[in-house]
Amino acid sequence: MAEPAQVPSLVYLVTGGCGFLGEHIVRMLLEREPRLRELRVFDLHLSPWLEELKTGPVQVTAIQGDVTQAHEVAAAVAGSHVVIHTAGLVDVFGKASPQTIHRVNVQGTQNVIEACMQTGTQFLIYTSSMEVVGPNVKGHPFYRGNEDTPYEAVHRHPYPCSKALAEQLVLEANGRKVNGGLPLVTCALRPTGIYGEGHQVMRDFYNQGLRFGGRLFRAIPASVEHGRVYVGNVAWMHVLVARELEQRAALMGGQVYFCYDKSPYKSYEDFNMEFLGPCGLRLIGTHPLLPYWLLVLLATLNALLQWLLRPLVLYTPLLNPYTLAVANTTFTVSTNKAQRHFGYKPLFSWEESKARTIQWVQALEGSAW
Ligand SMILES: NC(=O)c1ccc[n+]([C@@H]2O[C@H](COP(=O)([O-])OP(=O)(O)OC[C@H]3O[C@@H](n4cnc5c(N)ncnc54)[C@H](O)[C@@H]3O)[C@@H](O)[C@H]2O)c1
Ligand SMILES: C[C@@H](CO)CCC[C@@H](C)[C@H]1CC[C@H]2[C@@H]3[C@H](O)C=C4C[C@@H](O)CC[C@]4(C)[C@H]3CC[C@]12C
Repeated sequence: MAEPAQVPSLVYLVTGGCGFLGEHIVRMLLEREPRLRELRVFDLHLSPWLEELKTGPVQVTAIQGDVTQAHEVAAAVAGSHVVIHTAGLVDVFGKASPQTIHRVNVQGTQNVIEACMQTGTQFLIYTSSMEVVGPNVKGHPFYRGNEDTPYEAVHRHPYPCSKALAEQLVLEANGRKVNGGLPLVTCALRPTGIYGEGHQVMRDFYNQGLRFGGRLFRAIPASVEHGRVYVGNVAWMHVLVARELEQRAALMGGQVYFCYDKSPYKSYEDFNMEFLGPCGLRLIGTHPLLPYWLLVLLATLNALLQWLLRPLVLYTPLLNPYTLAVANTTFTVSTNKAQRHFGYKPLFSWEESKARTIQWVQALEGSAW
């Protein structure tokens, strides 16, 4: 990659750039990467807001494409200095088949790696996930763990399996020669549960609360901690890694980094209420209102219904055996590896992250505000 030049000269590609995280990465790059000459946004579904970004000094190139199509990926990658690969199927609700999840998340990532090798792009940042680690199928808690904490990562669900395989491909590709003979430098970022403006699951919880007269009913013990991270800080970490990866290739190449900030450790439901409470919703119950065995039965019935209804309609409730198990297993990280390796510090405080998310929820359609 060219030396930091006075004149903007770099070309970045963001796959999945129209998604929840992708949009924040795209906007953050335009705001905070002065070396950018061109920003390519590659996505299966291009968003209308891209048009408003084309009026700035950086050339924003919208590319409608599919990461499962190697030739489309290669065309998008050719000539780029950095690829941020965040495209993927984030599906734990049974919307896509296991085969489709694998095809997009694993084969799609392989296509991105091969495109970098073929076209000579040296720097690849992959958006991995906490789920590469856990929670595992045995429900073992991961309490304030870090990148080196021993943990038995055992997965059966297609989504975490696909993220683990894709991350492994990316890390193994580090150091391979790209076209032109220089080494490929890769690293993987592992966000925990991301929240913030545009988070569809938060929107689903809010709508569920509105349907029940402003009430949500506790299903998860308050003692089960889930690590969450604000989308703006995840985007910032991607921008920082992309900036530092060349200068610190020996240290950062082939590494994984959890994404973290000062968001408090709380149960998934209690954390959501930090935003939904100020927007008029109430969480009923200080303890789960239903016994766990009944929740398991309801989740299983949801899975059965999904299977029975599939020929007619896609039934994808929040509650299924996998989401119940994940929600009921403590998974929190406590690390400073990103700070030690490339000087990461959260760009947004907890207070700012909370205020921005509340403001977004309040602006949602049908908001109680
Ligand atoms: N949301 C979270 O809590 C979270 C946490 C950790 C990691 N991640 C990871 O972050 C990344 C982005 O997640 P998100 O929450 O923004 O999801 P998202 O669904 O909002 O965004 C994914 C984007 O990828 C695009 N995409 C999907 N299939 C594609 C294909 N075949 N070709 C090209 N583009 C395709 C989608 O159109 C979408 O714009 C994913 O890789 C996900 O695994 C998300
Ligand atoms: C029992 C239910 C009724 O209250 C609660 C269901 C909550 C679940 C829908 C969510 C609990 C944990 C979430 C996951 C976690 O935040 C991390 C993830 C990793 C990321 O890569 C993708 C999203 C997710 C799997 C996220 C999905 C939603 C939960 C399972």
